[in-house]
Amino acid sequence: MKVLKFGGTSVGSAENIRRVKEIVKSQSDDVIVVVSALGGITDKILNASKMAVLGTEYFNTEITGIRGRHEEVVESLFEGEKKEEVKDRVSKLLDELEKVIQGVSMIGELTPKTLDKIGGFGERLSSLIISEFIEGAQWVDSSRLIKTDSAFGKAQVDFHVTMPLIREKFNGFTGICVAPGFVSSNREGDYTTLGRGGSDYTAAIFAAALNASVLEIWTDVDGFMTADPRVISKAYVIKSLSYAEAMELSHFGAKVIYPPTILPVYKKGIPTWIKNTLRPEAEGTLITESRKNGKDLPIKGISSISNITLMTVQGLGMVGVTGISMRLFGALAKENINVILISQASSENSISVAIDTTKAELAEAAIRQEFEREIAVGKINKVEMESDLSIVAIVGENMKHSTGIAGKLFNTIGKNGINIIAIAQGASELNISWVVKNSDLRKTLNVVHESFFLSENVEVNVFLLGIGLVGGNLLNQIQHQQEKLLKEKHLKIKLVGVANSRKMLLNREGIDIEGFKDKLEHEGQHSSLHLYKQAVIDMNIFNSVFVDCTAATAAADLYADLLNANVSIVTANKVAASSEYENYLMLKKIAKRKGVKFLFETNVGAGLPIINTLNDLVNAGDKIQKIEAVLSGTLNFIFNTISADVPFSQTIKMAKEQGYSEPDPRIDLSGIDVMRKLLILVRESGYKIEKEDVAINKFVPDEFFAGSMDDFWAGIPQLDADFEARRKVLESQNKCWRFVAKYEDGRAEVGLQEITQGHPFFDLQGSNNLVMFTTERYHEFPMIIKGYGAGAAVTAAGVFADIIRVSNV
Ligand SMILES: NC(=O)C1=CN([C@@H]2O[C@H](COP(=O)(O)OP(=O)(O)OC[C@H]3O[C@@H](n4cnc5c(N)ncnc54)[C@H](OP(=O)(O)O)[C@@H]3O)[C@@H](O)[C@H]2O)C=CC1
Ligand SMILES: N[C@@H](CC=O)C(=O)O
Repeated sequence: MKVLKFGGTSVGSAENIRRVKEIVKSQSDDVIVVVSALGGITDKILNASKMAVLGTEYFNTEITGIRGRHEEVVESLFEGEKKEEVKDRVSKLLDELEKVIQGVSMIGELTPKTLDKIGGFGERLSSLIISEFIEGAQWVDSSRLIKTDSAFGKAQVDFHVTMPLIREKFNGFTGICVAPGFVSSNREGDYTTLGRGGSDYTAAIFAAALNASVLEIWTDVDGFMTADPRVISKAYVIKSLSYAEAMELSHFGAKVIYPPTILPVYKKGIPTWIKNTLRPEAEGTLITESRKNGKDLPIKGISSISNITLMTVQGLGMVGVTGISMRLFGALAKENINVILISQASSENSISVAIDTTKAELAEAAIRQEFEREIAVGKINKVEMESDLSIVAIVGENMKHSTGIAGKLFNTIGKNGINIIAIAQGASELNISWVVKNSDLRKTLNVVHESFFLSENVEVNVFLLGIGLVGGNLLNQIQHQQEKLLKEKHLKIKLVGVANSRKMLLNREGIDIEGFKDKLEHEGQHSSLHLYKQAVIDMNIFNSVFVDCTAATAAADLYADLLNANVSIVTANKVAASSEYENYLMLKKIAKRKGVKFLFETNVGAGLPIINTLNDLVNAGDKIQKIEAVLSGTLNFIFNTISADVPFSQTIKMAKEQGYSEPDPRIDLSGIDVMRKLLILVRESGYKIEKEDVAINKFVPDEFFAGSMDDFWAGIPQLDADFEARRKVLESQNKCWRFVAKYEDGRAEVGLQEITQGHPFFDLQGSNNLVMFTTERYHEFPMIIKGYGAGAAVTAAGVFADIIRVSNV
């Protein structure tokens, strides 16, 4: 004997009922088929009743709709005389329903008892239609077999009476039988119901009573998922669960199965399948006694319940006093308030319970009344209610005796800036539950899913600011490399925000990089740095990284807030790392404290691995004694390009066109860019230094930087003749110009130098950079890093590498 249960969607249309028939007919065993009401019908029936009691005539419209849905299904499923016969029986049942609802309207009263009588009509109707549609099937009225107490709305089954009744009814039964789910009756024979979702429970009761070989719950999903797929796109079907795991997951919001369903099948050890009526070929989830976990993962699934309230009762007068908990839970039980989670510190100074928010007021009143005396004398000084919270739970029998699960869990959550408000773990180690704000729920589910399962891929969510030369190149590189990274490194780089100085575009599901400029222009909303920063923080996405590809000081001012919100920073913008030493240090400290990254490798030498190398040297205990470097791609290009044919002013334009210069090339020409870079290198070497400590020997007089950009371009050719005269002399001496940065013994300076042949700087081509680190270990022969030191593509590649570094893959 098998018991199959089909849910509302599975029987929601004529087409689906045909599928149900196919599934039932394909069984080789005798079958009991338990059905829910046609999808949405119970809600409509209850709504009609509520409308009726309120005295609005709208209930007639609802009844007409209910009638129409059933007639339509009958019309499509049956033919000829059979059709008329089924129509007639369905119509009579609907007339009965209509009469009861009209009665409610007339007397203006809707008692729980009446509601239970009305509520079961959907199942009675659907089971009637389906039993007629499956040739040879009998109809059995579950409401006469499942006996309950008189707690209308959510009656408790009296198993002592129910089990023999079912066995007696099915004694010697063969073939197919169709029964309504959800409905039951009390001793007096009045209709009761088993709670919303109760049809699963009906089926489990039948299965247990008859020692069925299997219970199959046919629904509209492929099985239990590792998490809610509407939140976690990477959630997947769990192949097998133990009864306990299924119970925990369903209690904690996984709406695949009605939680009470598990107990009857668990007691009898009946294997229970969750299957998809719309995709019968999908494997589904098998629930059995077995604790074997297919993949041997410690956790099977993540579940959550939102909109809960945490009630905390606190007071020194509670410490060591027996009976406080009993009174607290007793007071809640008296009001029929379900406690979802309990947390008590061993000091016994406070106890927190999570309850449904709709019961919060009632719970507070009950507790204040129960502890009136203790509150009056100050033994209890706080009854605090905190709402807009969610409970998240990880579930898995393999957690038992596995070390490090809680550590990993809370570390991951903390790193993502999610505050844990309360925690509960039973000694069974089957479930760890914790409370977070509703607003942190999505992020919590994502980080936990990613770190424990479950997800094969690590996801990094990029918010880009600045889509000029570097930012634009970066997006192109990501677009071309995305697939390879996913395939080979299991790293998914997702662009979730992009902005320039005017507009921003945000999408937590990801922005297609193709045509991003047009999209930003046409679909983007008006933006400012503040708005963009706030949006990044408010979106509260896990593994977020803010990528700054501007040169704006105001952009660097956002970093502290972003890091504090657990958003990593990757920046090509040199302003922050070369700002006041205290600010630079503070940003590093926040990043460390928050467990996020603050990376700026491209600030010196563009894509060259200079800062990382320096960090490696210092971390390994080396001491930087001297830095000598050519750090400006623009200036090196200028001094390599200037000639009798190409005047000084022309070389500046060329450097800009080639993407070497800063957005404002005066920053390069004034030596400020190189000063910033030297400052950063010295700081990363472990020394405290401020801008004022760096001597700058300028080679372009200050007056050329004073006016507007147009003034600059108009004025700069005045220097061409002088530069050409000096260049000729230099050439005749077999020397060249290099703009050199140097740090030694606490002295830092940048300036133009004449370099003679044989010096490592002499042969430095094009826009190349060269850095020499003289250290305790690299003493006689300094460490040299050399290569392209500017250019959009290499810089973007350096930024890209930093983004990948954030992911730790
Ligand atoms: N080129 C190179 O070789 C290297 C460059 N860098 C650094 O990379 C950064 C970017 O340079 P590059 O790509 O050449 O610059 P671009 O001028 O080409 O692009 C700058 C981008 O930043 C945006 N932007 C500017 N100001 C703001 C603001 N206040 N708010 C929001 N967005 C703003 C611009 O938007 P809009 O168009 O709307 O103004 C534009 O999209 C600079 O900090 C530079 O120092 C670092 C190493 C090497
Ligand atoms: N403008 C800079 C770009 C890299 O930082 C340079 O020319 O080096």
